[in-house]
Amino acid sequence: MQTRVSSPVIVALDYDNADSALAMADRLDPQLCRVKVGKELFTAAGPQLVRELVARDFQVFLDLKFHDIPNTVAAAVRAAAELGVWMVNVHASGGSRMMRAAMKALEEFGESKPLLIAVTVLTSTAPEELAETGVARPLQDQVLALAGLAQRSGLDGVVCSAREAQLLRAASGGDFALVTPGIRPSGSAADDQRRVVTPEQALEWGADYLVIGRPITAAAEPAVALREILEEIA
Ligand SMILES: O=c1ccn([C@@H]2O[C@H](COP(=O)(O)O)[C@@H](O)[C@H]2O)c(=O)[nH]1
Repeated sequence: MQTRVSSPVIVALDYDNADSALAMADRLDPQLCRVKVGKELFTAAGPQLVRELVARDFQVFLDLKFHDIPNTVAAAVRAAAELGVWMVNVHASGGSRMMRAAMKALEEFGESKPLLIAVTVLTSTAPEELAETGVARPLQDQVLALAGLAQRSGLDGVVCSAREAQLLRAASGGDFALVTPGIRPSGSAADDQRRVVTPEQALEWGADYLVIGRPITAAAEPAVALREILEEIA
């Protein structure tokens, strides 16, 4: 049985090796945050690293953003569930048949099934950049449409910017998780993010979870940076 975590913060462990990721995890308290394993770390360190984080009592968000044919995505989320992760994701633009297949694959895990969420529009995408991907409508409309598709496909929530949280909360109701990267405490560099929001504002607008990487992991004292964020939002 894993520790219950009341904190909304998910720390992104974006490292190119297991030792660095585990060293950072050891500076964090699994009761004060969850952790996220993304494409860089998973490609470098593989499933064993995920198992080690789970064994350290962390709830793990496996952020591999699957986007493939339904059979492949269903098998991939099943493999993620077997690792004991708390949350896993796909791209909503993969479509409803793909998302439904992924949900179905998780049925066999019953109560211990991970949350399955879908990426809408990446937080690194600026509104003016969306058109170059072939999407002509405004960014908020695209986020709303993809979130609606994910919800109708039975998913547990979406990844979006907190800038869209109010709109999505109104459209989706309360029981749909809004997971928001692109979080920047005031005064922090935006880096490659384009739709950033402060932790406090994100929660006020209806975000459920705050994905935070560099503002914590690149801080001189990551545990202090996390604590300051938690105090700001308390
Ligand atoms: O739309 C998205 C989806 C995922 N991410 C991931 O979140 C973290 C953010 O890290 P920061 O250092 O706080 O920018 C990173 O792992 C991304 O891959 C996202 O930023 N936006």
